Amino acid sequence: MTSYDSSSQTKKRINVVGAVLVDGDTVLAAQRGAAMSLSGLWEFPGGKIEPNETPQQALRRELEEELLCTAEVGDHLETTEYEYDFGLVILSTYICRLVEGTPELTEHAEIRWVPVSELHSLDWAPADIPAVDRLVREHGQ
Ligand SMILES: Nc1nc2c([nH]c(=O)n2[C@H]2C[C@H](O)[C@@H](COP(=O)(O)OP(=O)(O)OP(=O)(O)O)O2)c(=O)[nH]1
Repeated sequence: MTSYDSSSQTKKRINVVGAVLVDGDTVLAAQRGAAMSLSGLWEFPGGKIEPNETPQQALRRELEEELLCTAEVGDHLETTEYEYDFGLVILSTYICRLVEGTPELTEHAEIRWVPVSELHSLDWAPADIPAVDRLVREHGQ
């Protein structure tokens, strides 16, 4: 019988999209709630891509569900992979802008507009760090 170890080759692959919602020089950060995995860590709102969805469709759906608002999805920022104990998260982030509504708290512990230059003050989910680093490097002056 073949046995499998827990290396990234055998881990569940989880395709996730995150919205870098921009308003002026601030970005919306969301803190994961107590009932969520990675509880207490900060992330970009979004979630898992469902079968037959494009990343853009998944992002618009997640923002409607999670923040009760409508956004337009713009440029791709980063795609990063991070191996958590529950699986390999492949996170793609996109620059987004609100077109209707104001983000409302539903399932997160907190949402906050944060100046790009202060993004490093939050405790981000590990998969998000490359995107955060890039935002601060390119837009945090
Ligand atoms: N939405 C989102 N998820 C992220 C980010 N960074 C990161 O590691 N993740 C992880 C957390 C989750 O394991 C997964 C996204 O799933 P999800 O947003 O649908 O979370 P969920 O509450 O349904 O997940 P779960 O607690 O049921 O495992 O990707 C991020 O910036 N945004």
